[in-house]
Amino acid sequence: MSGADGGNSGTGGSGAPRGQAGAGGPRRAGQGGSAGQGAGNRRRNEQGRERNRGGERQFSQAAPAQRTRRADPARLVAFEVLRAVAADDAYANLVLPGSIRKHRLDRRDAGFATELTYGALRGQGTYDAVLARCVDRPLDQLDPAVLDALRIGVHQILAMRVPAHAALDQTVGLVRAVIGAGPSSLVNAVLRKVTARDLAGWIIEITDGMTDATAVAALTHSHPEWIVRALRQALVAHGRDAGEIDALLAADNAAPVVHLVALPGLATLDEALAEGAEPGRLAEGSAYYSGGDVSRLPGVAAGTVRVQDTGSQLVARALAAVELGDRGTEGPEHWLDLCAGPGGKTALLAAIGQDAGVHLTATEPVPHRAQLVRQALRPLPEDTWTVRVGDGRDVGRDQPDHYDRVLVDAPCTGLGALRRRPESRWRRKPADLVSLAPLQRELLASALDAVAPGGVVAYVTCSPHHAETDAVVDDCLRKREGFERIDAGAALDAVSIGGALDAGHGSSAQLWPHVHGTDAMYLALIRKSL
Ligand SMILES: C[S@@+](CC[C@H](N)C(=O)[O-])C[C@H]1O[C@@H](n2cnc3c(N)ncnc32)[C@H](O)[C@@H]1O
Repeated sequence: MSGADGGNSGTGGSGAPRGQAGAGGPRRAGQGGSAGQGAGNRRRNEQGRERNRGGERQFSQAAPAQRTRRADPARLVAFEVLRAVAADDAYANLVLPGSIRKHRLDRRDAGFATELTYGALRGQGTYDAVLARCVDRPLDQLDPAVLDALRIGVHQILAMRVPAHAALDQTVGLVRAVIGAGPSSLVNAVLRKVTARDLAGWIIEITDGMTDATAVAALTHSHPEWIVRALRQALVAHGRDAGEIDALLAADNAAPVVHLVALPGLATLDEALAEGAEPGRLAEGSAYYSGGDVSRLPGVAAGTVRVQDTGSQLVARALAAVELGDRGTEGPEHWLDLCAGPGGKTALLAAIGQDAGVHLTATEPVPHRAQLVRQALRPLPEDTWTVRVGDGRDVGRDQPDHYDRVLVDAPCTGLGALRRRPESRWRRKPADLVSLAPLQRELLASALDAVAPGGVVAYVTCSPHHAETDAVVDDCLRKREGFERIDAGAALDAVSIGGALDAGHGSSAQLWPHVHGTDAMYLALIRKSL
């Protein structure tokens, strides 16, 4: 687990004498637990973390049935989201904002709920191994709701600066309020066992005697073993050292900073910077923001300042800037975004191209995602773009040799963006690579047909996996003549601040979370010469 999730300080307590938390008999609802409600809330810092006030670890001496009966709203939000993810296949980042609104969390509690939710989801692999040592039966025999509550408790105890007694009392209170008194005793007993070690101690315990490095890395950094193996192979395939795997896995567990982009010609970042954003270090017109609710920033509501990973910004800028071959015409360029939804790169491309009179066409087969693309393009003049609901695989046949620059941001496993999609690592399966492979090849083939002579296709994935990156490009080009690969590493350097990303390998380029602080975006650039 990454230190960015906050290390457990290993101590806890409010500074009050041992046993005081439970003194005075049962608390009434609303009277407040020893932390987390009332005074506990006020101890949360700007990131929503509860501060440990030092002193020795203390637990309430009251029986669970006598303790907090109300669920702390921030923990309730985390629990609701984990339940929706597990029971309804929901996406945490889509459910969380609504749950925060429903429970009217203030900024600090929203930060706490976000860290708790994402941390418990990311850390699930490690936490379940810890829980397996503390529960007297296989975890799959537990009520799934109880297991989710336990994960929430473990994340607070092992990876947040929540005093152990507060984590325990509040998690037991949550279980009592939303599941029942019976399970709350079990949760109390299990979480007490968890407090016996800190995270480092537990990792030594759960990996003790293991000799397989992949299995150890998987448990230590909470990833499925097949993903550890795939990412290690991807590092090597893209010219890096396999020994970087621990740093890469740790980067997946760090709470990612929000990256912003100001659409060129439509906004600047001045006001965001005045609100505490920091200038981006890699891409022009970018910034990093860790001040909470991004929708409060000027420009975000208007859609002229957008949340977008720097890696996505760089690949879009590289396609827009790369030199074309002989087009045989001087007129304005036509650009195509073949897989556009929800429209992040579409908006940036359209904004970059507007001064030069570029017309951008965006294709997306899923109607509600096409609608998101239209929304993303709304700040731009309507005569500069067209959104089509349709299958990108048809465009090459319908409009051969037509577009000057084509982006294929292909549907992929997203193995390069695990830090932003906390549940995704547990959902993805190796079979996804197999099922996506034909679509990726057909979309790139369509783009190669649709690009005009002299024009350039960018093939992009938010995955570094060889099967959906170089293997796709190599397969498609093997069957064709009249195309050349352009040095994608140099093209990224040309649009980056400092110009020394060191992302190139062969003619393709690969960005990495642990090296560049971006999602692991892959870029290949292919020019049509005939
Ligand atoms: C990786 S996402 C694109 C992200 C987008 N470029 C952005 O920056 O916001 C891939 C998109 O491809 C779409 N897609 C899936 N099948 C497609 C097809 N046959 N033709 C075109 N797009 C497709 C998906 O619906 C999804 O919206």
